[in-house]
Amino acid sequence: MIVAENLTKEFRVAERRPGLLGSLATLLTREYHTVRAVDGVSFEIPAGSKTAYIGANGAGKSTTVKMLTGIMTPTSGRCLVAGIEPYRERRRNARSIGVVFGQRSQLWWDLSVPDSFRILRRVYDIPDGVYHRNLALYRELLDIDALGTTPVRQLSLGQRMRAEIAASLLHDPAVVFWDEPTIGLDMVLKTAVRDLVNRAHRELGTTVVLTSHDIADIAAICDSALVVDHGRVVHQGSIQDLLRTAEDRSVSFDHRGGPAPHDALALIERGLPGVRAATEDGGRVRVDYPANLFASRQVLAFLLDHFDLVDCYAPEPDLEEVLRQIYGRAPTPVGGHS
Ligand SMILES: Nc1ncnc2c1ncn2[C@@H]1O[C@H](COP(=O)(O)OP(=O)(O)OP(=O)(O)O)[C@@H](O)[C@H]1O
Repeated sequence: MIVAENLTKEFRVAERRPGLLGSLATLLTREYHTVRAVDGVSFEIPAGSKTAYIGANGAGKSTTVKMLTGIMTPTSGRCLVAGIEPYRERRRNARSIGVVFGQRSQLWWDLSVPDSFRILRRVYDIPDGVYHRNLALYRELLDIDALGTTPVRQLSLGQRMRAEIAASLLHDPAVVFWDEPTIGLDMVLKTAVRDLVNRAHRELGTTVVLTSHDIADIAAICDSALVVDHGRVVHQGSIQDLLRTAEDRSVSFDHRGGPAPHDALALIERGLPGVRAATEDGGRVRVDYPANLFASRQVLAFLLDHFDLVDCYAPEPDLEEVLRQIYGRAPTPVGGHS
């Protein structure tokens, strides 16, 4: 279980003045302002869940993950990962977590990947069986042998990310924090990485906290979501609950006979003021309606009353669109902001 209680992180940032004279003045008279990157967030992530930690650029995700992994100390509030306060017991916490930060490396830059793995094996005291089982898996899914003995600093981004992902799982951690883990990976490797973490979750009960702007990663891996905006939690629940917050719904239908296409659209828009109706290929009609104006059953009842329906399709709301709507709204925090 991961718990955050009123977790806050502030940074003191030096004011910078523009231009050369401004730079000199900055050096002489330092003035500071405070950036509140994480603004009193509270949440609970159950053990064994796969949670997407989502938010717009600058929302405070990486800063939160840095506190959860012990890299940063909160300004106030606290967090616990499996009962440990990470920044107080960094070493103990490190044994039970695996970390991927897209922008930072946990590998040794001058060493090859196999050498880095040998060191990690010692650091984490990984039993032989676990080490060899995991290496076999990385050979199969990540083609890890292809990285050869090249020093990490000379690997391409995608090659390095394969090694970072493998390294984060090598010691069978109870929790993995993955921040943008599929940056630089091609589609085949993205799929392999998703399979790998899903397998760890299925077979070992690994808790997954994924920070990603890649909607496909989120959809393929996560069952729940924690959405932050301006440093605050604005949604916590299942991915399905998140999709239910979509402002718009749509339904498409094929019908027999009835009014001409133009009249059909006018009939719908007149009967259900506020919906938009349009024809699609093959005479199919698409109806888009705001969820706050109409319940789905009202729209379907109207369509059943007025058309001889042959078939009907109601696509799931689009996660990307739902997130766009949340990011565009004024923050309405949930989760105990004080
Ligand atoms: N070391 C730092 N010093 C000053 N400000 C910082 C520091 N680290 C982060 N910030 C600021 O804190 C805010 C949150 O940053 P953070 O990196 O946590 O966001 P994020 O949600 O991970 O963003 P992204 O999706 O772009 O990675 C931003 O306004 C950022 O500029």
